[in-house]
Amino acid sequence: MAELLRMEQVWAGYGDAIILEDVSFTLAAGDSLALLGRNGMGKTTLLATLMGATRLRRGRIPFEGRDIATLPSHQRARAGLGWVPQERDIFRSLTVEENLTVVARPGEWNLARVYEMFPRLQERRANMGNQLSGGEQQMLAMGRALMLNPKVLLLDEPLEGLAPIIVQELLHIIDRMVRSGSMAVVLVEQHARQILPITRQALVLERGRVVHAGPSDALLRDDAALDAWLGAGATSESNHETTQ
Ligand SMILES: Nc1ncnc2c1ncn2[C@@H]1O[C@H](COP(=O)(O)OP(=O)(O)OP(=O)(O)O)[C@@H](O)[C@H]1O
Repeated sequence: MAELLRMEQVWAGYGDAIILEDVSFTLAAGDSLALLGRNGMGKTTLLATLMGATRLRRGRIPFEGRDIATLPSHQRARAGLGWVPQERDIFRSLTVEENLTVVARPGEWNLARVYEMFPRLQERRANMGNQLSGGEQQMLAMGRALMLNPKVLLLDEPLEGLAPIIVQELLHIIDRMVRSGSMAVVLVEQHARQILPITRQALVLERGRVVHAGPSDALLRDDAALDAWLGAGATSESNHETTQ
């Protein structure tokens, strides 16, 4: 597979604090990566560093052969990095459809395809952002990112706080997105067992360092490794809080 994005010996953090230490990984076009680790281990910081929202101390981030490590966030977005942050930042005073169309960029993902992927959004097309359930907000945040037609989609804990039935629906959708091969996906999650089956490779962070990198299917079968690095959360199937 052709390389699309790489982190090369990256050290980064906030202010004087260094959170990521010597992090490297490679992502091919259409590839999928599960980014795993317990609370506070640096997963969000890694996504933020890809987007240019942290202080980079050392390292390179080649994207399609060009080092983007010093580019401002908006230029990285324009170059093809799409970020769906944990806070699901949707426009609450716009309708679902306006939320989607306001960010649209040309490409294979358009309104029809997003609605086909998320039938619930089509049903709610005239609802305002602030009238959506948590699961629908997450779908809208993902739909918006798709409308940007990114080359890499960064999803930060998209399953967090959602009812088990919505988690299953979203996992199915993410699986379809990954299989479509139209973009590479980096998926941050604490509940490893739910996303290892739908990703190709996995990276485990512990205190800002990579402690494991390898194929997702092998890690899924390795209970001892999952226990050691991810603890109880990794082995339970449905310990998401339900706020629906
Ligand atoms: N804006 C910030 N300023 C300073 N420190 C931060 C900031 N954001 C995160 N940190 C610190 O960086 C470390 C890693 O946090 P990060 O959010 O990347 O972890 P995480 O693995 O994504 O955890 P979670 O699953 O809780 O989101 C933590 O010690 C956290 O306190």
